[in-house]
Amino acid sequence: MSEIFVYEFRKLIQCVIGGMENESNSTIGVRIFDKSTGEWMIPVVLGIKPGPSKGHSAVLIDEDRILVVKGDSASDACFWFLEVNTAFVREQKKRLGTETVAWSRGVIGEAEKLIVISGPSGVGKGTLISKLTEEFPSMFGFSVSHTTRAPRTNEQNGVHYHFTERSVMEKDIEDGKFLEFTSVHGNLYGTSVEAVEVVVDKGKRCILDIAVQGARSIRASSLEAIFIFIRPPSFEELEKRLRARGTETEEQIQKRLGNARTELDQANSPGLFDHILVNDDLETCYENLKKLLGLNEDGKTTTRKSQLFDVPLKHSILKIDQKILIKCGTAEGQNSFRKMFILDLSSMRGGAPGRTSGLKVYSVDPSTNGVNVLKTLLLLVFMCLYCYICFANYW
Ligand SMILES: Nc1ncnc2c1ncn2[C@@H]1O[C@H](COP(=O)(O)OP(=O)(O)OP(=O)(O)O)[C@@H](O)[C@H]1O
Ligand SMILES: Nc1nc2c(ncn2[C@@H]2O[C@H](COP(=O)(O)O)[C@@H](O)[C@H]2O)c(=O)[nH]1
Repeated sequence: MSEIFVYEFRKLIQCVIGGMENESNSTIGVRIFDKSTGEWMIPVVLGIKPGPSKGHSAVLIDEDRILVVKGDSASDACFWFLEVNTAFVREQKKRLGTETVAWSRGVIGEAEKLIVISGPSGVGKGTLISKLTEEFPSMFGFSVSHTTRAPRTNEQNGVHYHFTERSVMEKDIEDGKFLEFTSVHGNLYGTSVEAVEVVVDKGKRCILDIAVQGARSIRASSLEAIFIFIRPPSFEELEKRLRARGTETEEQIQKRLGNARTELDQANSPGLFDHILVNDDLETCYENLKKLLGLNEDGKTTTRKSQLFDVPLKHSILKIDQKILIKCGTAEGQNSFRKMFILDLSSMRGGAPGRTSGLKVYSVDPSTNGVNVLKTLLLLVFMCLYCYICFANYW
């Protein structure tokens, strides 16, 4: 390992992070030293890790997490939080029975909320989502779930679902690879951390088509999402659509209709869904969906992108209260600090298993700072002179 950073948590463990050498690039490795047993451990590392880099810096943020700044990266990929003792990590540690840490990527400004769509089988969720991703391919992306059910004739692996063996999916759930999972209609369904990251990394808003139980899990997590429930105009119409689709056996249809009654009851659970849409006429429902997602007439959302800047390979960081001073360049000679940024963490939110959003960045121009110091000094000299003249005249 090179560039090693050591931090102590709860006076019990030391977390050591550093670059694991791999030719010119290195990936960030994590080790835990248990002070009570005197043993080193390789923890379970959850979440998507920062990619390889030529260098990084780190600083302890609080008793729960470490901030890692990746050098030679743009602002949307340079801030990473290694959570060592957050509520999420403690919960996962208890579940797995071993030392656990989790990565969460930092987002400047507001992270785009996930869009969670639930509703009974056959109500038209998939149809509405396809319309949205086809009309706005660069704006929305579909989270491809894992399932243990068999593919339908028109379904492609990796496009509609990741079709998986139950034993493999159970192991992946055990390893903390899923944001949520549910047993639905006799099969396992789940959203992996990666399925959401793949969409978000393309700069798109991620849409999840998941059962009500899955929506509950997301609601209970630190992930920020907008929750939409789709209702049929009547139970008879739902049954008609499910039969007309012709993808299920009679036994499966009965099972899905039975579950539909429970899901329709749960739609009104207080605080679960933000919006309920009735899918009677498809076009009307689609227009209403677009409206509540903030899509203007011209198809543009009102959300704005955060500004971009680069953190160079050579930089240093310093924590002052809730602010991190990032000095770009080195202190010596020609490459003296050319640029400084303040990373403000006072409004940060979220964290693993999602992203840490609400970060603010201000640029500080060192040359302007010099001018400001000079101005202040001149003002002080003038004030002293003025006082001296006043006193001289008075006496
Ligand atoms: N408003 C509508 N009016 C009539 N038919 C519709 C409407 N919306 C969708 N459908 C049809 O209903 C059937 C079920 O739709 P879809 O497969 O999108 O449902 P779903 O909610 O995604 O179901 P599942 O949860 O089982 O995946 C499809 O054949 C679709 O073409
Ligand atoms: N909790 C989750 N539920 C999911 C997920 N992916 C799909 N689903 C729900 O399953 C049913 C049945 O789907 P089908 O494709 O077999 O008709 C449907 O209500 C989906 O919303 C998931 O990742 N997690």
